[in-house]
Amino acid sequence: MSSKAYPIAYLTRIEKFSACHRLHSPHLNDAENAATYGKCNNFHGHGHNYTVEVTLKGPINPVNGMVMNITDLKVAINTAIMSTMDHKNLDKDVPYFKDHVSTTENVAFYIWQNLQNVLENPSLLYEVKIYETDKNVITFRGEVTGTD
Ligand SMILES: Nc1nc2c(c(=O)[nH]1)N=C([C@H](O)[C@H](O)COP(=O)(O)OP(=O)(O)OP(=O)(O)O)CN2
Ligand SMILES: [Zn+2]
Repeated sequence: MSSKAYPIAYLTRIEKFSACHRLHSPHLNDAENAATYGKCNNFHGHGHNYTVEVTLKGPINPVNGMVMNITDLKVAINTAIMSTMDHKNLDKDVPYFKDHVSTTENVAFYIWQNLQNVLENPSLLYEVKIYETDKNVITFRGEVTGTD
């Protein structure tokens, strides 16, 4: 019996979207929210130009030479990210953020879940990285800890 080794590659697609939000937790009272989130708890909210990097990891298909066709990845990203979040108020327009604080950590996790739902082969998804600003960067790789 012979086994074949397929080279593994990482494929990254980068998109940008703009959205506004306010950091406010339903689990905290007004004073606790103000103390926790400071200016980001301002009632009127604020906006970001987010940059998101979606990375797939997988074998290079020996027939078509691809981990995944970027044309299809574009469609998945458009469905999972752009159509739901670009030029939106995250807290008001995206149902997930009605009961999850719209921190960039939660945005990364939300994007991960959305991509898993739309990718034909979700096991290829390796990393979601979001630049909320030039200085603030969140990475999620599907890792979880604990049971509760
Ligand atoms: N762990 C997290 N902390 C904070 C988040 C977050 O998503 N996760 N978000 C915010 C605010 O919403 C806001 O995005 C931070 O803005 P700001 O402090 O203005 O951004 P910079 O760090 O780039 O600005 P500087 O003024 O240059 O420090 C807060 N915390
Ligand atoms: Zn913010």
